[in-house]
Amino acid sequence: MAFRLPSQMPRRICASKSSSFGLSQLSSRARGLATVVPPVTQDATGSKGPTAMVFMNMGGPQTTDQVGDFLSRLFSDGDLIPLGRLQSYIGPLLSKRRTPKIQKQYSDIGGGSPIRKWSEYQNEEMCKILDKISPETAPHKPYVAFRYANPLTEHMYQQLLDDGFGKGRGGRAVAFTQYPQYSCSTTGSSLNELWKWRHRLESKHNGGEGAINWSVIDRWPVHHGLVEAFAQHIEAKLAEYPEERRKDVVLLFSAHSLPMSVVNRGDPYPAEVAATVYAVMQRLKFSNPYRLCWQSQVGPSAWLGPQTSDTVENFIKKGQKDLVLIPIAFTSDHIETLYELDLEVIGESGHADTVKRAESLNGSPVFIEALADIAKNHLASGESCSPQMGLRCPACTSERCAVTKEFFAGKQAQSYPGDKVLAQ
Ligand SMILES: C=CC1=C(C)c2cc3[nH]c(cc4nc(cc5[nH]c(cc1n2)c(C)c5CCC(=O)O)C(CCC(=O)O)=C4C)c(C)c3C=C
Ligand code: FES
Ligand SMILES: [Fe+2]
Repeated sequence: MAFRLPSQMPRRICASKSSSFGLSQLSSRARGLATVVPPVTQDATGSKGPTAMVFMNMGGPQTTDQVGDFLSRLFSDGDLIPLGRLQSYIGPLLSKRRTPKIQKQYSDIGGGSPIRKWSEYQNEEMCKILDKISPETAPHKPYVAFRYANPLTEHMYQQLLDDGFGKGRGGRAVAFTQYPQYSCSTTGSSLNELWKWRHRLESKHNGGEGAINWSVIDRWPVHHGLVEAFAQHIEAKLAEYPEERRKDVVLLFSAHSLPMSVVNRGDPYPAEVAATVYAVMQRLKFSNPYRLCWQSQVGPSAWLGPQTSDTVENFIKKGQKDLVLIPIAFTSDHIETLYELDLEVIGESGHADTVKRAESLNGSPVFIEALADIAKNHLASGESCSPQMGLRCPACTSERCAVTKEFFAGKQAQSYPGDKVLAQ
């Protein structure tokens, strides 16, 4: 398939076009583009809202009873774990085998993942700030769309339609990824899922067009507010060490790893994670020595290293026992922080008094202000997504990625591939 360079793509949302033309006056190509144009009708206060702010993330089981369903959806996701045509057979087998182990881990961290609680809180608080700093797009309504747990993407989409965002000329919705760094296995998968449900619930019944005007915040790895929030949590943790040892504490940034097959496909995530780390270190004026390591690898294939657990072990063997772990690719707590880092890596290090972890961003007001700033800038920019969104990984062969990226990068898929591609 011919690929158009991002610079050639009509990424910019052009409000004046849709205000001076009726939709029927636009060419079919431009009608496609109109799916990412925000509605321009203003109320008496000058607001173009309401605007739906949709937080996308993977989600997690809220109780141990939900672990089976969570893993079953996760292992069925060909964007995360590609098993080809055997996906629907092998996926459930793998998830079933893994369920008891993971149930035990969730049980050990209090019975479930706190990701839903934090996502709903962060979004509600962000929307309150946005109503003040972006009155022209108010009111902002918070929605959460998880990939593998409730509220699932399809439930969120149905809720948007029930709330009237699909009526008439449609309302504006922003898909805001809660992964600061873009990976095709995380944000890419969530966007593919969003595109699928848009097709099934909206555009399939409407000649390929949906009324909801979507735009995407697809990555924000070096936003100054994100960097500031991380830096403050690191400084708070460093302050717990005696002053004479503080500057020699090693900062260990830890991110979820990727299989090497995904890295070699050209996934943007490793570079974006490294960018966040460097920006945080710049903000800290390189006060301490640091390394980036990678955690949570699953299965026997090769994954990006060094592994966080090995790194801690090796530093301790070398006599470096003052270590601060910083989860740099998650914005709230879940088993990777509460179980793997706290209970396994730190708990089993034999030095739980000197190996510590920086708090996750969770309810940090600085972080929530950052989310609002990112959203405000996006809403004001007229961009439907970042310039990076249109570019597929050099070794990508997924038709799902092709149609999703074409749609969200501002050029709606000309011919709808329909359920064949969606079922891939
Ligand atoms: C930036 C975050 C994440 C990336 C990148 C990522 C890639 C990735 N993950 C798997 C497989 C699994 N991940 C699992 C849990 C899990 N993963 C992330 C984040 C990223 N994953 C989080 C936050 C969680 C925990 C959710 C929670 O507790 O709320 C699991 C399930 C747990 C387990 O069985 O160990 C699997 C499996 C792959 C294969 C992958 C890259 C391709
Ligand atoms: S895997 Fe990266 S664009 Fe398809
Ligand atoms: Fe994962």
